[in-house]
Amino acid sequence: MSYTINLTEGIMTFTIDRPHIRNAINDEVTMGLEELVEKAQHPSVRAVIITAAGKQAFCSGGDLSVFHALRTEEQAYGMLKRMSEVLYSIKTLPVPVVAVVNGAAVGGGCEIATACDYRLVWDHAKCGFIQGTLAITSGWGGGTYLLETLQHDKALQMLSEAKVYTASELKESGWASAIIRSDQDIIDFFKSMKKVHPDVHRAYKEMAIRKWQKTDLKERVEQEVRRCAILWEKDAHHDAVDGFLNKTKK
Ligand SMILES: CC[C@H](C(=O)O)C(=O)SCCNC(=O)CCNC(=O)[C@H](O)C(C)(C)COP(=O)(O)OP(=O)(O)OC[C@H]1O[C@@H](n2cnc3c(N)ncnc32)[C@H](O)[C@@H]1OP(=O)(O)O
Repeated sequence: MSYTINLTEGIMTFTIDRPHIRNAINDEVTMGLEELVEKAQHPSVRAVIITAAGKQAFCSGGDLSVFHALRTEEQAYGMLKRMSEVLYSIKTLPVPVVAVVNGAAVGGGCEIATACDYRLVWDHAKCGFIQGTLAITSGWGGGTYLLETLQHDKALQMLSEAKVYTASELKESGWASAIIRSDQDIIDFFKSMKKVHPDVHRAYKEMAIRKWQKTDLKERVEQEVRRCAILWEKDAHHDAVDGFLNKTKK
């Protein structure tokens, strides 16, 4: 399996398990995230963690060896729409969602982490919205969520520069909730969370979800998906993906 889902002491952990391909997202992982959304509705779940196997990557975005077969706007829209719906469901889970960024989070990987409420970033991890290097925008909702999360100029810079940032830069910009230097740092984060009754955390998530519903977050994500699909069809995108795939074959 390309992922695991575990529940321990009320905390449900989803782990992407494709380290050989830097935990890139394929159809199986997408189905796993859909399964996570369903299982996380159980009342015994007080928080969700999304992380990945290994130390090299949290997630390198869409699996280009698979998704490069998507050539047209319509074909791209289908994949982008499905993942955008998964990430919106993750973002609006009724409990806190924590990305434990165990390594590089780039492209769609950065979008997944940005859909979470908190981002605990290991000090060696580098993250960035590198979609621009492939002549597309974010397309799973991550750009919309970043503009919700960061100060406007920081968000626009992170999206349009299409580069990777160090953990300390990510903490400075406000994207990283905390920098992780040991497993104890993660334990301490959840120890602090557990000092407050789960119902309080649920109540505050309800407040955030109400705000997102009132500000048409879902519709803003849909516009992002459609815009990305338009760019996906263009030669500039396909040429950039071919360049990446040929580079790694050398
Ligand atoms: C809307 C979201 C959008 C989408 O696709 O839907 C995107 O996510 S666009 C962005 C797509 N992702 C990328 O462009 C990232 C590509 N990967 C990298 O930049 C690097 O692999 C990195 C920084 C994640 C890790 O670098 P490192 O040097 O540690 O590893 P390698 O580059 O040598 O990669 C090892 C191995 O994995 C393959 N690989 C890595 N990422 C992907 C990917 N996203 N899709 C397919 N394959 C990937 C890479 O080709 C290497 O394969 P190998 O056969 O071992 O040469």
